[in-house]
Amino acid sequence: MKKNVLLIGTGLIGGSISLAIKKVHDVNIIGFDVNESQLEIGKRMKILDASSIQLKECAEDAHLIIFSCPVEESIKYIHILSEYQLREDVIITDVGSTKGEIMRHSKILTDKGYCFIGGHPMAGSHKTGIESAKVHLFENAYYILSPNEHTTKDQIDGLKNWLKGTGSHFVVIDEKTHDNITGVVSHFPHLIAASLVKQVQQYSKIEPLATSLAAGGFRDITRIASSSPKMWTDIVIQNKDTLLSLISSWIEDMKEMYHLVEQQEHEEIYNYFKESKDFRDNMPAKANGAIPSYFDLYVDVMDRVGELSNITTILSIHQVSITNLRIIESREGLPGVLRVSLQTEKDRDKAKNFLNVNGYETYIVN
Ligand SMILES: NC(=O)C1=CN([C@@H]2O[C@H](COP(=O)(O)OP(=O)(O)OC[C@H]3O[C@@H](n4cnc5c(N)ncnc54)[C@H](O)[C@@H]3O)[C@@H](O)[C@H]2O)C=CC1
Ligand SMILES: O=C(O)C(=O)Cc1ccc(O)cc1
Repeated sequence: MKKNVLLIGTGLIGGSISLAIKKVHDVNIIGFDVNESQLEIGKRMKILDASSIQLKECAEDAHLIIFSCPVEESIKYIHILSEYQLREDVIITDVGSTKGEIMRHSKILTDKGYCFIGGHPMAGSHKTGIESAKVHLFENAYYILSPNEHTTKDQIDGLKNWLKGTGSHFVVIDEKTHDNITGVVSHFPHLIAASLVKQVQQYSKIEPLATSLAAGGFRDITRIASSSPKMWTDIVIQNKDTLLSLISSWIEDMKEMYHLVEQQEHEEIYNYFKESKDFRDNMPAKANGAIPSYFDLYVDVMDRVGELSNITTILSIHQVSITNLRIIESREGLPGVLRVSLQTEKDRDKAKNFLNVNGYETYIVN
């Protein structure tokens, strides 16, 4: 008998987790979502095996339940699930970008003897929807797990086993540490990106040319401002304390900068940029830090005869040498994904460029 996995929220992250689970487990993945079209697309793309509007029935049959909806919604489902008769051996987890509130509410489940382990795959995109789901989205990324005082090692190992197809590095940390760190490296930068975009929006009312001039580098550095507004509203609401503290220290920092600019303090302004540059230049260039010594490019490929040789020919004509080639997802009649590993970042950029010119869609997962 196949085991059942229930996904509550079947968007970018839910869909990508589903593909990663399917890669190594022969399971029945059932989607539940308020947006019916996501369920239809998910089934058509074979990311979901079924969908349901009967939450109770599916939850009570599930061996694994994953909340992959916006974080405020996950909390509502924790309380709904606590009214059901779930399987004794069920593992319940989430993929939310915040952990404190989720862990606090999940007590209602653990008090009933159910296993809840908070989760957060630290990779993703500003895109939304199951149509953007990728099997390799979390490959080599950190995947945070937050257990509670009742969680056993077997339960953590059980969840890691369910999620091993993600190819992530699992890190176990408590919810407070999680929210503090993600506040600094992810949540606060999202606020700033949105605020920079709003500044250009305001200024463009006075000088419309600003919008056109913002199209290049400015657009790149504010990419994350194109993320889901609902998802980010929920994150900001839940990580309130961390964000309030970061906002106030940023205000102090900007006040100091205001003063330096006003007083034309060349040396101190220089030092501000220099310290920032030195710290950034010493950060690991790749998200997975020390591990790979090669650079991966993901290419969407159709299930067509000659597709692989076409790609290798394009690269060899342009003298880009390939370190490794792996089909990481191939389903009959559907687009698959090819991972092309290259020796240097420069080679990867060249490969990306030549493949794009020849009509292939490519991705770099950082
Ligand atoms: N986008 C990213 O890069 C990352 C997101 N996350 C977390 O993953 C979760 C999902 O985000 P995405 O997949 O990116 O968003 P998404 O917008 O692609 O998908 C969210 C899905 O949840 C559904 N949904 C909304 N309210 C619902 C409800 N009440 N009941 C059932 N379904 C509901 C939506 O219809 C949608 O299909 C969020 O909690 C987010 O914090 C975690 C890591 C990375
Ligand atoms: O678009 C991007 O690069 C992101 O910032 C992706 C992301 C969003 C939310 C998370 O909790 C983790 C990663």
